Amino acid sequence: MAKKNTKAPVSKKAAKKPKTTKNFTDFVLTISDDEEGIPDLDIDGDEDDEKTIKDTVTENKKAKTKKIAAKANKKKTEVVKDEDGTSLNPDFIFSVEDEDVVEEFNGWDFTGHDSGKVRTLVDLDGIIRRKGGLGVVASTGAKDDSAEPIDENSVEEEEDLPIENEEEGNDDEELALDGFGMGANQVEDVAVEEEAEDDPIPAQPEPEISEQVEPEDIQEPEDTAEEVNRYFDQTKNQEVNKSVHVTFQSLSLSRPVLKGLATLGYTKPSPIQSSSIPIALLGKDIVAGAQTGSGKTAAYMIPIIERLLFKPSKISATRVVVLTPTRELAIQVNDVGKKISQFVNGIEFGLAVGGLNLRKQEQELRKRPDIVIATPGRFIDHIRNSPSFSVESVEILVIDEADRMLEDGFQEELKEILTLLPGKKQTMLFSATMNNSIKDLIQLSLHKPVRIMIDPPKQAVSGLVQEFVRLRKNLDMKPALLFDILTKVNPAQQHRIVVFIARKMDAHKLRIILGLLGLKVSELHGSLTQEQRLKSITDFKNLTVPILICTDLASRGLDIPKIEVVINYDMPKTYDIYLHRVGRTARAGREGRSITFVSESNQDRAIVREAMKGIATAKNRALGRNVEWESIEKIHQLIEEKAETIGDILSEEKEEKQFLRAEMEVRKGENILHHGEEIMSRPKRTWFQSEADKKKEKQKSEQQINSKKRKRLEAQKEAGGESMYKKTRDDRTSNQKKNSTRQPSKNLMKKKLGKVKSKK
Ligand SMILES: Nc1ncnc2c1ncn2[C@@H]1O[C@H](COP(=O)(O)OP(=O)(O)OP(=O)(O)O)[C@@H](O)[C@H]1O
Repeated sequence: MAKKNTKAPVSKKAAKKPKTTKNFTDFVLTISDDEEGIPDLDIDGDEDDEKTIKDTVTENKKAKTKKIAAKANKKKTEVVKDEDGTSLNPDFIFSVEDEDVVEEFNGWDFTGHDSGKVRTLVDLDGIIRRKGGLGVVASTGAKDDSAEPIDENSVEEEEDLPIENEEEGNDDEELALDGFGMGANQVEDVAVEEEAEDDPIPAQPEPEISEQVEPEDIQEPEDTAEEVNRYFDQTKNQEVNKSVHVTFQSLSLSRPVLKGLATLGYTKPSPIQSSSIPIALLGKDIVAGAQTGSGKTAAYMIPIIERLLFKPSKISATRVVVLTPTRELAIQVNDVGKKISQFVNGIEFGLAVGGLNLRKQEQELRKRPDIVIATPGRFIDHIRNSPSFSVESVEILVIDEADRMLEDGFQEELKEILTLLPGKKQTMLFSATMNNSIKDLIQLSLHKPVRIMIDPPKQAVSGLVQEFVRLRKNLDMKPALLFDILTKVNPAQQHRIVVFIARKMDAHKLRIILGLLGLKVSELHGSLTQEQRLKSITDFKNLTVPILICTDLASRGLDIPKIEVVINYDMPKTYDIYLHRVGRTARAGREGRSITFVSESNQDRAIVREAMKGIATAKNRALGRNVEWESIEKIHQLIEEKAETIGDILSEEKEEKQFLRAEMEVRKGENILHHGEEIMSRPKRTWFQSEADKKKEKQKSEQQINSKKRKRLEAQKEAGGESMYKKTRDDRTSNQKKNSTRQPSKNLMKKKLGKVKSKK
């Protein structure tokens, strides 16, 4: 099937010409460093090309002149402020110099991906308004809080406090299921020394061995030299370590790609891009890790586009699959790819993402787009049920957020996908955090990958200031505390703030509480429809709503420009998730702030301890945040008084939902009446896993992970590891044991791996 070219004019000759890396490199070397904008690499003298390049250079010149004029007025200070006054770190590798081309980047596009269903949504803000909310923001009347440096030496050891049982509820699937139930855990009301209440110093306790503690807390051993040799290809190390590419031109990229990058304002490759692109262009398998916001998406997308460009296919075929754990991330990656390849001739993208219109996707996939960005469940669904969609030509597989994809809920699907894709392909794994399960995946489906680890593991990005608020007996005042902080750090409501919370229902309630106090807030979690989810992100991106309350659904990958502050209302379950969450700010060399509420639970304290360890070697800082509890108390009273109104809003919302559901049923009935024959004649879809299957899988993996952890603990004890920890499993309180309802699984892969090995 011939592909339509809807892209900007680029010479057909240039696109078809078999450009070897060698002669392309030769050509690039002749270009002076002083060339403006994108170099004219038109070697065939095509007029169309000339015009395009001239236009670009003129545009670039204009942009540059504007930029220089603006910059001329600025004093060269240590911290540079960009157009909206946000701080940029001038030393950062992404920083753009005066002579470079920059275009205003307004973030990725999440619009235009509707579910295809006509649905009216309940107008919650309307209900809140009717109940007297969303008016003038209530005032705490308190002065601004200050943050003070943490003196590590003054942190005394804490006694462990009992934790109540986790209440019933369903967290988002995207949460790692390790059974802590962080948000649900309540510290019992215990007597604490009076003067400690405003103590700005978060506790730094010794971590404690617990059956439910994630491997992060038990610390996965570093890869030994023997392991590195066994799993990874070491021959490319020199190339990886060199990281000499200070321009995209020296990476021998083709002109349309360079032009796409320039349009995005990318002038220099980030370290992960500089290291990964040459290796990926060789077709090697890769396992790559670099901090949040360091440009990993482009690090895999650029070589993918290059490879497709240099090896064009005569017939339409899906040759690349990118898997992501969330729909929003898939949509974003899709947009990154489209923007980078906007000047490339005829590369088509397709989405295979849950929650969006199935039929529309089927039609798209029928055309066999070159690159398909997918979430695992929907991808399998399409392979099984979409006629004409085939994955037999897939040559490249990228697993973004690879460690997450090996966790519960995705593991079985990933295994299935690996069996459906051709065995011979290039596989690239990317994430800001990696764990030992990756090794199982390497053995299962990678061929001696090259290991590219850019930053020291387990460190938050530099440019991030991490603040901690210690909560002792005041957990019920968290909503008031949140309100207080939100109004202080963002009095004019001009900045973007993300609030992470453990439970969907709590996120929803908080939105109502804050709405009643006058704050405009969006929510983002798995209980919303896909339209609501995308609307929340778009409103937040456009600053129509400056505060986004979300679950860990949004903790990984989401790249929304200029998020100033990330608030961890509930501590995440693992330090890795903490890193991903706080990584929503301070991206691409910017500065940012995180504010984390720390309860007395061992898990909360263990994560603070990990964060503090990371700070010792990074440029970033940790601060304890002072809280004036008197003013918080007043807000708390105000919220308490609104308890009945909150209940009324929830019931009204429920009624409206029921009404809408009834309407939908009527529409469904009408549809069947009118189009019954056609609907019934459609072939029945088959499913890889039913909900019941998924539940069973989860239970099985819970048992497996428990026994795995037990073995690991025993091994650590035998190796003298117990001295590292303050307490043993037996010392745990009975309440902690109760919190074992949800646990992760990471070793189902092993089973399959066993089979693979025995086959060998
Ligand atoms: N070479 C570059 N120059 C300037 N900006 C860049 C460059 N590469 C990427 N960026 C920008 O940096 C930001 C972060 O990139 P990206 O989302 O790919 O990070 P990431 O490493 O995947 O983060 P995470 O681990 O959170 O998923 C994006 O806004 C992107 O546009």
